[in-house]
Amino acid sequence: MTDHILLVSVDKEARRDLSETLSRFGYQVSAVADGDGAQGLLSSDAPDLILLDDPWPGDLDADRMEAWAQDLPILVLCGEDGMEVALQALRLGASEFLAKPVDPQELAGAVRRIIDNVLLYRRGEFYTSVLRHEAPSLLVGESAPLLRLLADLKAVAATEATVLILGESGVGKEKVAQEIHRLSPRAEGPLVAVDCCSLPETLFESELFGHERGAFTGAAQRKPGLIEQAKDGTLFLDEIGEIPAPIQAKLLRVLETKRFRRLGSATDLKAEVRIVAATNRDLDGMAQRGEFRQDLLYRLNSFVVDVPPLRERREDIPPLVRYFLAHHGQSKRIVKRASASAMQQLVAYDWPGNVRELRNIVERAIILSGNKLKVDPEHLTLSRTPASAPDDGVTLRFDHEPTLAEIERSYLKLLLERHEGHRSAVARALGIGERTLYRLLADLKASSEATE
Ligand SMILES: Nc1ncnc2c1ncn2[C@@H]1O[C@H](COP(=O)(O)OP(=O)(O)OP(=O)(O)O)[C@@H](O)[C@H]1O
Repeated sequence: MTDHILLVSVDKEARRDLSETLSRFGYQVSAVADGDGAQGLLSSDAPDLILLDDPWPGDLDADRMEAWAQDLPILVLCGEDGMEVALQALRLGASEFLAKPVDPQELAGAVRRIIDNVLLYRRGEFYTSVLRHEAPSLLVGESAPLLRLLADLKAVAATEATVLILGESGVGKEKVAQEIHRLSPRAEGPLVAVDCCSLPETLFESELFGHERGAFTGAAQRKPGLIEQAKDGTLFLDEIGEIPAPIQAKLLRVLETKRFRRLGSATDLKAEVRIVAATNRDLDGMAQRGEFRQDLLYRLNSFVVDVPPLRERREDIPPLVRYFLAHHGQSKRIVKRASASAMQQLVAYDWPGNVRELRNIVERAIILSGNKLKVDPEHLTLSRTPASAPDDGVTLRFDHEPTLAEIERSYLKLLLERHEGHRSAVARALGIGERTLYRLLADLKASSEATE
């Protein structure tokens, strides 16, 4: 991407000559004659550097200069005896100065060096904030609740205890499971993650426990299950609340005896795994309603990690924003920054979709901000106004009297949009399990294909 330079010079010839020189070196140049012109351009664009020619325009006062210098590197060109100007500029935050007349090579070299340094500095700033934890954790953040959580993870990782991770959708439960594995003596072994709600019920048992040849129609070969694949490592059961009842009983046996059998086998095998499970559902309530085995819950409850929602640890938002700005799928060369006002909005927002929603919003903002270095409030597509805006309520519109099935379909679509496709959040809003939601979505897909 071409670097963009904003040239401010009251001298028409200098504007033309310097623009030509910098263009020859591959820079895109916007030249303006005064402070107001520069300000206008800055409000719609984010150049990589300001080149300020001496004498300064009359409408460039110290405040304005300082404000620019906070956001962008400034290279000042000063007259032969302009040391006073140079010192004043440096005091106000300019990065460097060059004495006129400037050699084109020298000018291009200085511009390149300054722009590259800014990028390095920004990356450095990010790394120092992440490295503040002695060993870089997979979990970015520095709030007191997150630091407490990290301390708990470190303590439990060293043991063989079964861990149950609780928390709303998108808070980072899977990341927590990865962190437990990484910090555990089993770190060299595999981490096998099972999404309990995406496995069809009929396949669940054979996937988890494996099967012998001929155990059922189609079982042509012996197949080791996920428990065996996770040998000497960690088995992560995500969305454990979705495990069908018959498998709950078998899983309980694994937890109690550390033994299991492949389907179609009469021999017990040793489960050499550590089990970590996660859910965003209320397992206590489910157990009371008979939807989840009390004895299994008791076993899982031996060490519970509760991951707080993002709105209860807002200090994590700025480091997370910086992290997502630096680790996005777009060009790695540009590390954008969030402007102070954008960061304020991000910190004030309630994040119903937690860290996943934050990551999505930041990634979208990187795209929406185009070639600007800064992400501004207009690039943020926050779905509600900051801090506990009242709930949106629900309005479904039809141009005829809808059937119950039509209402169901429209409501599902509305919820999917509102929760940005997060199925666990949609299931929670509907008060149903994710498995049931999957069935509804399959019906929805089938009916829309039928009407196409
Ligand atoms: N502290 C964190 N630091 C860096 N990335 C994070 C952090 N917490 C969450 N994330 C990122 O946010 C996204 C959602 O996290 P994750 O999948 O772990 O959430 P979850 O609680 O398991 O969600 P669900 O309940 O929907 O399965 C992922 O991209 C994850 O990498």
